[in-house]
Amino acid sequence: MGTNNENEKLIGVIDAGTRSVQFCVFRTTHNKEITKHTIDIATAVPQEGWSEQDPKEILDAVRKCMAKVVEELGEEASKNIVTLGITNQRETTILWDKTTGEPLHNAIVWNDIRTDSTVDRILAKVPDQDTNYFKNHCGLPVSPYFSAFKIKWLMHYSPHVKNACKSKTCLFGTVDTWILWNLTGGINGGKHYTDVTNASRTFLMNIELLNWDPYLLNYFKIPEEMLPEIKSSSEIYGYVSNDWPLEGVCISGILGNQQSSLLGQRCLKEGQAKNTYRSGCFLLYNTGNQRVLSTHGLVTTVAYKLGKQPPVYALEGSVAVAGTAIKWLRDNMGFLKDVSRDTESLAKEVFNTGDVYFVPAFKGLYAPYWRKDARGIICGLTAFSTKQHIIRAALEAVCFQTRDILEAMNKDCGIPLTKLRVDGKMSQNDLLMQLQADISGIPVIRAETEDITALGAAMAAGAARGVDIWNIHSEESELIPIHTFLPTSTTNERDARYKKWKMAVQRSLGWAVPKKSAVMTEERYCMLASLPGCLYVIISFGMLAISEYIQGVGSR
Ligand SMILES: Nc1ncnc2c1ncn2[C@@H]1O[C@H](COP(=O)(O)OP(=O)(O)O)[C@@H](O)[C@H]1O
Ligand SMILES: O=P(O)(O)OC[C@H](O)CO
Repeated sequence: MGTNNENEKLIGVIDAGTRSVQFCVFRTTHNKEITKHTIDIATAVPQEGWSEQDPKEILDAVRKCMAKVVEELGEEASKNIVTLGITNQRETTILWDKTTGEPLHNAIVWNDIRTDSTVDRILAKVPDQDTNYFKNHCGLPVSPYFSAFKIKWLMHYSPHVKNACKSKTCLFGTVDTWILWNLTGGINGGKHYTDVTNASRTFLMNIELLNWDPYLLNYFKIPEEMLPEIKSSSEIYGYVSNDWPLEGVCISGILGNQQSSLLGQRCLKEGQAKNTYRSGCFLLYNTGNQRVLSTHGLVTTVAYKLGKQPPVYALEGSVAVAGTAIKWLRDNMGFLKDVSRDTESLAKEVFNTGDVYFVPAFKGLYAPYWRKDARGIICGLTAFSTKQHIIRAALEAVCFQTRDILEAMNKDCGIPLTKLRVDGKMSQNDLLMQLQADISGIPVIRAETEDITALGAAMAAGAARGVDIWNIHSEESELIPIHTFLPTSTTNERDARYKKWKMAVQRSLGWAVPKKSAVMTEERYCMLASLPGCLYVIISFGMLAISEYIQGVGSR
């Protein structure tokens, strides 16, 4: 590895995703990284529907990845890294104490649904229980997905957070902020900033003014002093402190990972869109400087803001479960051994799904339905159905969910999308991409550069004022190698199948009824949080047994 030109300027990117953290190094104006190191991050599931990560493990992985890349590049070449970018899983919520630097709780991950009952309580108070009630303020529907609900939960249920709030030492951050604060000095003057793209996912930022919205802060009773300052996506935020590798290098680009891949895909013009297929699936459509407030279940979000230039907005369709369904078929059903090696070959052993439909609403459905009461179903099974049919149906589910979003986008924007740019690990599956073209009826254009997400943050970091080593709008930086998948189905065929998908979705709705035990679960957590491990397990099981007994009696 190493670089050919020892004086060439390089950009490092910390890409902190849900599954892993990686540090990638890019040459300026080149689309391919020259080296990277990746470390997986553990996710704990303390209870059904919950999802937590250790903020210190994330930091530790960042440190190790940076150190490894510096070691591989060699000291001389590493000096060519002139700036750093950060891109991250969004909405994931971390609270820590600014005097000790210690997290006050595990990070609550974006797809955690513990705040279901908090959401219900909020909805019960708004006219017609309208999930879009706050959309004019923040562009988002009421959903456990967004950070404000997670902050609220922590402020209510974590004794450590409560105390830190009382003593005004509690800080909030999404993963970008947590990394930046630590990288720039932590308790010794760390920068407590976030960028507009991450802030736009908290439910607390005013989507027009790009500041913390006083009405929402008051509604959630979240004090502004615990929130980071909102910055653009491309400016110098600070410098790496002396206890990290690459000491003294500036940090000049921050973007949530879906916005970062929009930039990496060069969707810089109004009307361009990309879809990223990973654990979840996220379709972003550039709406230029205009904020389009969706009336069809999409989210209004900031796509990017380059320094002092006006913000660029996007409409987003988020799908909670994409690759996760394949992992579930591997881990829980034992249908396959290796996700990347077996999925495509097994799905290709059958010519179609045999009329099987799989709605993987494991934690409800996100866009465009926003139904947290939906649960997963596999329907249309016959004695003829095999695991191959079900695997293929899981792939098709991703394509149908994408079509749901495309239909909503076409309605909101008025001009149908004529092609779809795609990326993400799951997009390496050729069959999935062909099914996507066939189900949506438009060409699917896959970026053959693996780390498109990190590339976006490299571009933002390199373009920052004072760094000035990447011209985002230059023709030279347009050349991403691509592979195109063209639709082979007729309109009638795809519409008939899509109709069936909609029937399957209908059957998945309303399955999860609010349980008394859901509220008990939160309280049980609060009470048990301070107990030693073994006592926790014994009491936990005891309470579970009692609550199940009570439910059993109730349902007789
Ligand atoms: N060839 C493949 N076919 C189908 N799904 C795949 C394939 N390769 C990876 N996946 C799925 O894609 C996801 C991997 O995404 P990854 O980029 O590691 O990101 P994330 O941080 O979102 O987990 C996993 O859920 C995995 O099941
Ligand atoms: O799971 P990731 O890392 O693809 O990212 C998740 C999204 O940012 C959630 O909004």
